[in-house]
Amino acid sequence: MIIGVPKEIKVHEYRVGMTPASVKELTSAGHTVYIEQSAGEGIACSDQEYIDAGASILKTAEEVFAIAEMIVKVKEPLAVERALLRPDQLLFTYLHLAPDMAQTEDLIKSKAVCIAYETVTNANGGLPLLAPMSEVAGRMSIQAGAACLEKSNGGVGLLLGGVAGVAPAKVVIIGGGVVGCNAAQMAIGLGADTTIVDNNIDTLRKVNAQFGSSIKTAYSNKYNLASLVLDADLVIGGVLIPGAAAPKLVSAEMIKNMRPGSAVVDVAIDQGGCFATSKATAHDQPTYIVDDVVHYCVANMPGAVARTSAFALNNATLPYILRLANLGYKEALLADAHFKNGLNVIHGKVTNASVSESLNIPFVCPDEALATPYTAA
Ligand SMILES: NC(=O)C1=CN([C@@H]2O[C@H](COP(=O)(O)OP(=O)(O)OC[C@H]3O[C@@H](n4cnc5c(N)ncnc54)[C@H](O)[C@@H]3O)[C@@H](O)[C@H]2O)C=CC1
Ligand SMILES: CC(=O)C(=O)O
Ligand SMILES: [Mg+2]
Repeated sequence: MIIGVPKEIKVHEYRVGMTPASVKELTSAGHTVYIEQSAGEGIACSDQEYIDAGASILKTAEEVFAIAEMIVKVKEPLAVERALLRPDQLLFTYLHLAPDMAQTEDLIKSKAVCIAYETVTNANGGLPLLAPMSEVAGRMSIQAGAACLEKSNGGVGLLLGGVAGVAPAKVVIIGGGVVGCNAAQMAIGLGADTTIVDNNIDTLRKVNAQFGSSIKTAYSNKYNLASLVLDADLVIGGVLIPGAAAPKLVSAEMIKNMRPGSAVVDVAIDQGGCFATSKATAHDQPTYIVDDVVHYCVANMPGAVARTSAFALNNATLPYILRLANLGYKEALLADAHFKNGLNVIHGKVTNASVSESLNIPFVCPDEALATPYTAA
């Protein structure tokens, strides 16, 4: 198969879809890989390293999209990239379609085959291609939140861990999954007073077993959320209903009633965010203030630690990229129901039930869509 990796163009997005090590695996298996010039610059991998791994370098994204049968990326394609997609071309990347009508409409129009990392599942009920970036973003959320609490950034002027004789800050983490547990690990490590809130009791049991007496847990309901958020210095939003828009668990009223100078970090912003006052920001201007509460809502947090993130992402995505390249998308997806859950849009049809419901677009069963041979209209 011919595989193309364009340079990411989202603001301050430095990750890249494939590392030289991944390229080497694909070229060793007989595939052809084209990399856009300097695509690996942001993770300190030179064009020469890609060439040594067997790739060829192309000057522009247009050339990469034109030649490749499969495009491997990190972030959702922006409008200029969507315009380059061809019917039946395979796109493998994060998409986060539920809160994004414009992107979904363009992908439908493109008639491309669009597989989203974040909706691929595994037998343990996990999201294997989201997990590595959730680990990174969860850990970063505490660094970001700590900075938001600093005076010069609009915060009240609190050190998360306090010092002898001064109480630590109160951190409330909504969602006890991968983001939540990684955030908790950092918050506890810094000495913060840390609580995880989740609506799954088994998840709360696991959190309890993992962190013992260094964490408090609470069941997620309106009553508990209202009292915990009001008393928090820093709230991390890390909830997920796979594929769907994030539930707005914290209302504008609750934000208004928080103490001035407190902070919220909405990691779930890529699915639309779980605070009513959230709007997506980028790394060049990551925060804004609503009712004296500092908001950090960067939708591609791992992009800031691009080298760690690109390597972690490739560790997870490479086996799937290889299967798509070796078998073609039809056989690869039909052979694995969990991989098939990644299929969001194919030949103009939406095949993810949550995306279809969130955007009110008709749903087509993936098996039916895959069984229909593609013919150019
Ligand atoms: N902004 C960024 O750069 C990044 C954002 N993310 C996003 O972070 C979010 C969380 O991802 P993961 O931790 O991997 O998901 P996960 O599936 O591991 O955890 C989500 C947790 O939310 C809980 N949850 C669902 N509804 C809830 C409710 N009403 N109240 C409390 N808890 C609830 C679930 O029970 C689950 O434990 C996702 O939207 C993901 O896309 C992930 C990586 C990077
Ligand atoms: C998960 C995601 O959206 C990211 O890593 O940017
Ligand atoms: Mg207030």
